[in-house]
Amino acid sequence: MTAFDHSKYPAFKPIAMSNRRWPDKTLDTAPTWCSVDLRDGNQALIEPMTGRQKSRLWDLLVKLGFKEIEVGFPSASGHDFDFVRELIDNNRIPEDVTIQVLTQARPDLIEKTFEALKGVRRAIVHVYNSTSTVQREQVFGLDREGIIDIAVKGAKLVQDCAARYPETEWVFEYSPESFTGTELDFAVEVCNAVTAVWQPTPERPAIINLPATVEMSTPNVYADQIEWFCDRVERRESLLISLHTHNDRGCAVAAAELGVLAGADRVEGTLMGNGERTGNMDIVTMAMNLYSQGVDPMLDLSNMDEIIQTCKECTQLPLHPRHPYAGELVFTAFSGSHQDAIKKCLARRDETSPWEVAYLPIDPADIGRSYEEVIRINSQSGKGGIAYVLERTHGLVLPRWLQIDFSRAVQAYAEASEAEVEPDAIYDLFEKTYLHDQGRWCLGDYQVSRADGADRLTASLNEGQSSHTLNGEGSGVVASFVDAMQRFMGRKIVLVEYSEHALSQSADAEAVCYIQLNIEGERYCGVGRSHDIVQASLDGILGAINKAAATQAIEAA
Ligand SMILES: CC(=O)SCCNC(=O)CCNC(=O)[C@H](O)C(C)(C)COP(=O)(O)OP(=O)(O)OC[C@H]1O[C@@H](n2cnc3c(N)ncnc32)[C@H](O)[C@@H]1OP(=O)(O)O
Ligand SMILES: CC(C)C(=O)C(=O)O
Ligand SMILES: [Mg+2]
Repeated sequence: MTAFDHSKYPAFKPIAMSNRRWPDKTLDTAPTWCSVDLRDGNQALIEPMTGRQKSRLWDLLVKLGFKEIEVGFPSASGHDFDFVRELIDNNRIPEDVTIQVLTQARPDLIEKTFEALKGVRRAIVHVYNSTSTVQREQVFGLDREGIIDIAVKGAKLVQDCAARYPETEWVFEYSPESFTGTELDFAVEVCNAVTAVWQPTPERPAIINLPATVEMSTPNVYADQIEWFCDRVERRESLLISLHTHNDRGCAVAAAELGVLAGADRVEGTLMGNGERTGNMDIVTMAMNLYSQGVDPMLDLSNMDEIIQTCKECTQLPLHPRHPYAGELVFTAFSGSHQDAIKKCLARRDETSPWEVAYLPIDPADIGRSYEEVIRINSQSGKGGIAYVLERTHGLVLPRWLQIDFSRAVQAYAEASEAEVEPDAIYDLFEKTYLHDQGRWCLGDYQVSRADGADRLTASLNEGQSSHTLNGEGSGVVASFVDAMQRFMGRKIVLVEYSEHALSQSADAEAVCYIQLNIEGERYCGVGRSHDIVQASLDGILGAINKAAATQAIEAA
């Protein structure tokens, strides 16, 4: 047996329940959010936030629309105490925002907590004690009665202290900490004992917060625990059931979502999921999940970069590039087939219709992200993505056959460089491949005349120091030039594809012309760009011919 011995870990027991109702529900409204960034998030940091950082994060939380914010554990440290005072004394709490503070169920800490809150208009006092089997037996050395006694004494003292400050509108919150490791009947019993003290009413409800202090099971089991609890707890109509999940198994958001289906009214969490160990439930992700399903998340997350920047500066923690919704790479496709699908969906998109773009669960623009970052190019990319970048950055709308031709050049470049190919590098490669091609021949002066329904072209063609005179005729300048080159080279040239567009709307707009020729059974592409469309066409044709000349042995006829 190796040290990697799974038999060391007993499986979490499922909840004996039949007729569970939550699986048939859907999430159609946002819960009441409570940010615990300034408390749970803060207590997990290598360096707890300074007053200035807390203040900055507070301003952001208010701006995003949080109405309940846990601002600290004022009996724990001078910093936390002072921050609460700073908010109250400087009138920094908007009318519609309620601050929340945490305390253990210990008399001195509760007294100090109320001291910190003196003069506040409205506040949530959040008191907790651990109720789980492990904590009872190993940390507190108490039986169930002993744990209920701590909770009830704490609840009474909270109530007594509140009575000393009648000018404040008090809301009480109780957490049976480590709820998910607590026998459910006991969790109900201890919460009933607390609310028997507080006597909440539907008009003045108490908050019962049911934490997955450590995530111990699959999220469906957490939902079962919440539904089981809600069905049995006394005074349910006078309680707001709150969730507080942690992310030890990576499912904190899923657990909170299922917990809301199971009957919870409120969710505590942090921005980007900072918090103890693997973090708290990430409110940004859960709120954006609601948003992506057409539900108003009741938070304004439209300036995601500001949220990221502020969180980084306050927590000193980086954001993973693949963090849901917020990470630097989450709206970026490198792989060819994804790029192709995104490009096609975006091109067909009608702004008035619901969002339906393959591989993009939401419109990046909704959270201040630009379309530039949606498609990025490396050796895994394909023609669709490359064309998308050229169109967005330089206005070049490459026809499909040219996309195929050019993607070979980009692929070779990407493989050689073993790195991402930036948009400017793609454009440089395009110019080098088609526009600044130092080919064998270059076009000098030309004249076109029309007589008897046919166009005739005379041109001079430079080759090094020498010059040739060309003559051709056909229907239009393009056909006449192809004819002239055919006669000059003694090769069969067929114009296979022709496409053109203006590069901008301005009066002196440049035109770009894309050409594909078949020369002796082989296809060659060329591009011309000029203020004059005829010049652009002739340059495009000559570009394709020069490509043929580079690969086929051609002598002037
Ligand atoms: C899951 C959570 O996130 S809970 C919140 C956790 N957050 C924090 O702990 C951050 C802030 N805490 C602190 O700064 C400190 O712990 C303080 C100031 C609150 C208390 O500090 P201290 O009294 O020095 O020590 P400590 O926290 O170790 O106290 C443990 C004692 O409190 C008891 N205790 C712990 N939690 C609780 C509680 N919720 N209610 C009542 N008693 C409690 C323990 O049984 C232990 O008792 P003992 O001294 O008789 O053995
Ligand atoms: C204090 C409680 C709610 C907590 O943070 C937890 O249990 O995770
Ligand atoms: Mg917590």
